[in-house]
Amino acid sequence: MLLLIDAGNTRIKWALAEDGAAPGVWIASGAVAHADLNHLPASWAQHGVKRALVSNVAGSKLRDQLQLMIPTTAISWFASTAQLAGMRNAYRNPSQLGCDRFAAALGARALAPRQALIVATCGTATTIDAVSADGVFLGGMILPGLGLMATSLARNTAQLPEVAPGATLPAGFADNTADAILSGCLSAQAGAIERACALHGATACIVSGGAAQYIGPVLRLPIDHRIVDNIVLIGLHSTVTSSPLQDSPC
Ligand SMILES: Nc1ncnc2c1ncn2[C@@H]1O[C@H](COP(=O)(O)OP(=O)(O)O)[C@@H](O)[C@H]1O
Ligand SMILES: CC(C)(COP(=O)(O)O)[C@@H](O)C(=O)NCCC(=O)O
Ligand SMILES: [K+]
Repeated sequence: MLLLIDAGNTRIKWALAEDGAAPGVWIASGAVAHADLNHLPASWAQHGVKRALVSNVAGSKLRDQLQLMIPTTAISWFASTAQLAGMRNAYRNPSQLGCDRFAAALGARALAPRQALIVATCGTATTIDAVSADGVFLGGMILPGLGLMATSLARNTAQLPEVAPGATLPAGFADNTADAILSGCLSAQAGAIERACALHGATACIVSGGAAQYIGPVLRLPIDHRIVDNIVLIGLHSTVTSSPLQDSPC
């Protein structure tokens, strides 16, 4: 059994895959906030985990905690490299690219091969990256995620409240504070994705991450666009099915 982990700055997402399973075909999966990390070992016990592949962008302390919890010593820490699984990484310093972004790009390409792709991962930060039809990771954008945008307004102003991301956005211009904040933050997120798609001449766009459920429905795009759960885990899984596991620090 293979354990896949996407450790982000807000939550740890994981999935368990049987040997030889196609990318995204999992027998179990879940997500926990950092504060609930201790719940993870119980989810993984009794599954006979033989190896683990981990993307971690949340720092060395979390890496050390995960290392102690993962029920195998065969752990591969995924890293961004100049070339992997048919994708070339055009980041100036390939290892500087967040390994979750590289994994998400690989996942998007596995789901939509030979497309000019935009992959947006809407988590703590929102990352919006471009992959060419011939498999070059071109680079992208990093902006505060939806939750961070809303929280920063509430924390740094006297009169603005914290708004719940799940609230329904009314059509047209907002006539009250909560809707105006929601409209502004969602428009910033969706606008950046739409702008990236136009800049790249994208033929497909994949939106993932904890806030995708709010941002995805707001997008106005003339191309194939879809919300995909756990694109980082799909990308990690795709590297195992197409090439041997890499073992290098993230
Ligand atoms: N149940 C949830 N718990 C935490 N964040 C959530 C949840 N549902 C949606 N979100 C939104 O998703 C974001 C976290 O998404 P996630 O993809 O897990 O981020 P990361 O990869 O940075 O850990 C939060 O900032 C918040 O806006
Ligand atoms: C941009 C990120 C913070 C996103 O992290 P997340 O929101 O998924 O927790 C992460 O990919 C990262 O730390 N990247 C390193 C810098 C870069 O990609 O250029
Ligand atoms: K992200």
